[in-house]
Amino acid sequence: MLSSAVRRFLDKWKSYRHRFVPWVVFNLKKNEQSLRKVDDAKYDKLVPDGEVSASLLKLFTVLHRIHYGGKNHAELRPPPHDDPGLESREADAVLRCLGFNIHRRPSSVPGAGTGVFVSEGLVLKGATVAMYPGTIYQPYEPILLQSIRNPFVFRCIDGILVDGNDRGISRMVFRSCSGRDRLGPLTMSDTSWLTDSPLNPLAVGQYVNNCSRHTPANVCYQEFDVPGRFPLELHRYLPNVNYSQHTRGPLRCVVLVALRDIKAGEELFSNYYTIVH
Ligand SMILES: C[S@@+](CC[C@H](N)C(=O)[O-])C[C@H]1O[C@@H](n2cnc3c(N)ncnc32)[C@H](O)[C@@H]1O
Repeated sequence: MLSSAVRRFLDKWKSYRHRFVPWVVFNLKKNEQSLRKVDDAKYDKLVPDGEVSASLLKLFTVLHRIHYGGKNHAELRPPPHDDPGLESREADAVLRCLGFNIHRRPSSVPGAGTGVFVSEGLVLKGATVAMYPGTIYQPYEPILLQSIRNPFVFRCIDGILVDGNDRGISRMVFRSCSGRDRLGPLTMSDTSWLTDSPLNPLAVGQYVNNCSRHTPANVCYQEFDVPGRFPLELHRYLPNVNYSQHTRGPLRCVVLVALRDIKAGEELFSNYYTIVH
């Protein structure tokens, strides 16, 4: 028979629908005050999918114009990285398109490693600020090897996992799945998030750190399934790929949405826990 303490733990565990499993296990007690609580899975989304889709579409169209002159016949070649003006043209275009830029740098929280900061402009409440890149695993798919000592495995509200680690075996898996899933000459996902200069500048959401009492959350995670009408030539900027090529249905992505206006210089903080009652 289960003791009541074990039963209480299991009940509590079942209500954790989101986020980073190892972190939740080791830091639950410390962070209980900063939990995000949602009454039902259907209330988890802050902004409608249509808004997320429109915002990504706008950004990817701008990037496609810079990288490929907007040509619809997609080339296999990635844009030239030896072009000295490319980075500043990208940054200017993203600032004009979204009103902000984000970058990775050492976190303002001692010992927290790298974090993500708004480097220019202003992020408005409800804006799509970042994307969580990585390989998508259905709840029944094996991830054991890739998840050992891996703090980047994100758990979606429906049990789908996203492995956003840019090193080791996770990196190899992403590259291999991305190379596999081409549609003729079209690349269906972006591998440049594995480098220091991602072509899609939003694809750094895996480096956003957890909030605390002193640094409250200013962004939250939101699942986004890529709609069938999303232009094929723009899939090249999606930083996610299915682990299995037999996965049916839309590609799962995860975006981070601003909970309030966020000014240049501020670090992004999310909530690694969400309880769904
Ligand atoms: C998804 S990663 C975030 C990126 C991480 N900062 C890095 O540089 O790799 C999650 C890990 O970041 C660290 N982390 C996140 N939030 C933190 C916080 N508020 N304080 C200390 N460490 C934190 C923990 O090591 C956690 O396992």
